[in-house]
Amino acid sequence: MSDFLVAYYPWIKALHVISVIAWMAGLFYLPRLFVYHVEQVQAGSPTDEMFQVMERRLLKAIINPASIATWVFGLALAFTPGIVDWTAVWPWTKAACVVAMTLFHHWLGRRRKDFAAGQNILSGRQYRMMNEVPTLLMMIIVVSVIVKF
Ligand code: HEM
Repeated sequence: MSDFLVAYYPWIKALHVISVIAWMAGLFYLPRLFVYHVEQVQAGSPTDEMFQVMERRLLKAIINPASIATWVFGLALAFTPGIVDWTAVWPWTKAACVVAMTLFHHWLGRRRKDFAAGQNILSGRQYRMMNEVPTLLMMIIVVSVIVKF
């Protein structure tokens, strides 16, 4: 198994970064959809239905599979011998931010269900603020994994 991980390390890293891009794209876009949904759309209207379909598809077809792929390829990299120096700080800042990113993902999933049930209680301004969370986490993760402090 270790031999396989070492031999395919560049390919696994490429697949990891591709999955990361898809996951991040979805996590940036879904709160944006929520902002328009809450500010521009009349509850129960055909546009409301359309937003619900867009939000469900974005989550189920892009965000959920991309997150699973990111985790699978990321853990494969973490188990590749000689790749991660666990005595350094960066693997731990990255791990903390990745866990926070995953919690944010599940928080968005719960808010999507609120919209689907007609029970959203957050404002457009609150969704705009939450939109900054994945940006901040992504910046810390990229600096951790590239600068490797
Ligand atoms: C979900 C759990 C994740 C795990 C277990 C994980 C783990 C890893 C590991 C072990 C590496 C290899 C580091 C190296 O080759 O030196 C890596 C590379 C990378 N990760 Fe992740 N990662 C995860 C999520 C993320 C996320 C969410 C992002 C961005 C927001 C990200 C961005 C990157 C990038 C850009 C690289 C390539 C760095 C380089 O050029 O060497 N990862 N990841």
